[in-house]
Amino acid sequence: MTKTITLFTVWCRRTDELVDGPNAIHMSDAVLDRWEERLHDLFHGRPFDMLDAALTHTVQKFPLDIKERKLDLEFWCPFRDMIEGMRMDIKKSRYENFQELYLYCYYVAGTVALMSVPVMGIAPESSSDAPNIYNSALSLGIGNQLTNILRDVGEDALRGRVYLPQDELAQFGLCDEDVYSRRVTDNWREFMKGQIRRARFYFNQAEEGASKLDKDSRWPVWSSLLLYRNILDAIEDNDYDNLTKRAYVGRTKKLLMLPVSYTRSLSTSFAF
Ligand SMILES: CC(C)=CCC/C(C)=C/CC/C(C)=C/CC/C(C)=C/COP(=O)(O)OP(=O)(O)O
Repeated sequence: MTKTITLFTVWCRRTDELVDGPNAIHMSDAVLDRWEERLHDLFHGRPFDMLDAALTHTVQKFPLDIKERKLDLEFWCPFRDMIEGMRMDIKKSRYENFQELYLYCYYVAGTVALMSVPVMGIAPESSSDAPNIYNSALSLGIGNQLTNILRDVGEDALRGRVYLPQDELAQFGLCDEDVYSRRVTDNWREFMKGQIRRARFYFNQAEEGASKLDKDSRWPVWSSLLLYRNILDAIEDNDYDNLTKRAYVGRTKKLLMLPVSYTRSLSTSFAF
């Protein structure tokens, strides 16, 4: 499983490579069209390179729902949706409200969660709970991405990007200029408290599902859940200064968290 997840992650990380890597290609619709074409080919057993071949192997080896997943009566393909997220990132640098931001988070992180569940596996005694487990996974992806956004507000602003709901900023008398000015005011702190509360809500929703995965998958998932949740604590510890400081979880804290996540991973949850 570790090997598959690694290859998988490498395939997904290609997005970072395209934009930021040493051989960065200017991200354009044409590049993404080609990527989508390759996805179609590899799904049909015609991979273009080694990484694509690894993914062809993965989608053939794991249950069909790794390619397509039924959510809210619609079929979604997380791989194609991830590419859609990259398209969104080209076109958009502002999000009017949380609904728009949620969709972005689904595209770039929720998709990874949906792809991961069939690889990680669901515990046999929880198989009838699959839809709820997928929803929990989605929540973990959303919680992770929201946390990432909150941690990186200052960095993103330097690149002209504000991944925060504009209407909620306005409710606290804030706008883009306040983000660019990098001044942490009381209004900013109050605004941030609400954003952190929301991210924690998604982590809480993820907990049930994490305990219903296959036994071997629970520890890594619990570890990532607790680690990312700790980033939110670190933002609070920085007195909500995510404009000039990067919230960071130290190595000791990370190590101390491992036995905690191990203990959490031992408990099985039987009800949603
Ligand atoms: C809870 C259940 C039932 C299953 C688990 C399902 C999983 C594995 C969910 C996690 C999905 C995931 C890994 C989403 C992406 C998270 C994310 C925001 C990664 C950050 O990527 P970068 O932006 O490269 O981060 P850094 O800047 O920290 O490197």
